[in-house]
Amino acid sequence: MSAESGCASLNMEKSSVILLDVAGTTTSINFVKDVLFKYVTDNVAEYLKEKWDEESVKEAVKKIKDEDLELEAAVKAVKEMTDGNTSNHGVKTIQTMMYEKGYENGGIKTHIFDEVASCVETWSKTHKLATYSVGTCAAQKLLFSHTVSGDLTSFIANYFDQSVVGEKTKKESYEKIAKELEVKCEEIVFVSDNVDEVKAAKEAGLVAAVIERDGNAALSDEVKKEQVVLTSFKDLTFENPAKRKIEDEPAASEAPPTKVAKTETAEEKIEAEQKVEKENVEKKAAEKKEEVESMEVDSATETPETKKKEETPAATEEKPAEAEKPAPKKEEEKKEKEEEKKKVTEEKKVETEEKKVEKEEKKVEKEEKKVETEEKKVETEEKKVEKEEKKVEKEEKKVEKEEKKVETEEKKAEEVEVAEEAKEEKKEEEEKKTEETKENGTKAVEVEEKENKSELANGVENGNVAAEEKQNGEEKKEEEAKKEEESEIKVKKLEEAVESTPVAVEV
Ligand SMILES: CSCCC(=O)C(=O)COP(=O)(O)O
Repeated sequence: MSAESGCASLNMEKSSVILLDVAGTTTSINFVKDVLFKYVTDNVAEYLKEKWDEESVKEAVKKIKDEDLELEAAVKAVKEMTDGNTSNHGVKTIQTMMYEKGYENGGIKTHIFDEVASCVETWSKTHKLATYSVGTCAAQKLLFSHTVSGDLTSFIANYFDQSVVGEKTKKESYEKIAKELEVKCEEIVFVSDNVDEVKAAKEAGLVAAVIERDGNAALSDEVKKEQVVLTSFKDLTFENPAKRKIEDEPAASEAPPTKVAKTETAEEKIEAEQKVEKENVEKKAAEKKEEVESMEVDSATETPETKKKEETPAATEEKPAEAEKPAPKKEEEKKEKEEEKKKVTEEKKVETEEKKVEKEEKKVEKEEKKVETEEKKVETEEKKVEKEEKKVEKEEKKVEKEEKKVETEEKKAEEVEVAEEAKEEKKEEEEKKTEETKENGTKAVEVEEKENKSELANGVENGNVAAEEKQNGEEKKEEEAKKEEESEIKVKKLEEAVESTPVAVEV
């Protein structure tokens, strides 16, 4: 106890339970703020974004303000309430979920004050240990299973948080804890850095002390005068702790933390003495056994009784020791106690192993669920992409069809144009022909007149020229008739082509 303490020392005669606050008592406040809370504020945006659709996250978010929050609003609330260390159950739950990730993947190790691990281990042999924090029970378990001195959870029997028993500054909360642990309030020794919590605990009848730790706000002189102030767990000494039931003992001794300092306590001394006594009893029993055996060998006749003894060596081993009772009764009792303790320890060991397996199974289950969710996500994405591709394909086909339609229409329009041109050509051709026929007729008359005139004047020679010209005119006529016929065929063909086209086209 602190020399500064102006108060009477703690009455721990009746103590059977030690209840500890966490931040500022077992663990530095700076660790909580600079490591745990910082981890939350740094990663909450990403964490909530990733887990937004998970039921547990949805539930926790709903508890923040008793309403559905948008992602951004939830991130903001968690950041603000973590920075301000607000005791909001929704936020505390999200913090816990995040701590799990931080401890497992981020390699976070809990700071604990130097003597905490060894004291907790020692106390757990004579007392039931429990912790009480604003942080959730799950967060406390995580915190104590990853300390710089190893896993301390095997020394802690119970965890309490505000969602379970109420506010830490209310006396009723401590009464509830006592009820829960089935002990009287005065059997509980409570240690906290928070004076209001200590006052509330004392009001409920607990034995309580304030602890001063590095990183905590300084205590006022008034507090130092009024309260028992500790500076280390070592200040608490339990000379005559109330006897705990053996079945209450946690499986602590089987898994001591790696860095726990070994100091020989009164308990350990008693244990060592008991061990020596046990060895003496065993030695004496072995001597007696030997004596009985030698007596049996000396016996000349084999009676049914001696035969029975040989057949049941276990029975013979115990019989002489029991029959003659060579060791004092006290020693026998101690031996029995030892045996019982061993048995309980074994049972606890099995229990711890089972819990470990259960934890592993849960972990595997969680991982499987994660993988399943991921697979579903990928599947959904693939389906989406497939749908998009189909849509694009459909669009492309549509465009292709449209292009073909336009092409066909253009072709038809072109054909109609050609037909029109041919028609026009034919018309021109006909007009030309009519003109030429006219011209040729006039020319023939002129030639005839000329012939008649020159027949007289020029005789046979001139007559030959006229005949030649006539022949030329006839040949030309024939040629034109042929051309006309060809043109007609061409026009007819084009008209037929236009008529056979199924789609009506407006030109
Ligand atoms: C034990 S969980 C991490 C610490 C935490 O969240 C907290 O609020 C600590 O409060 P305490 O009541 O232990 O001072």
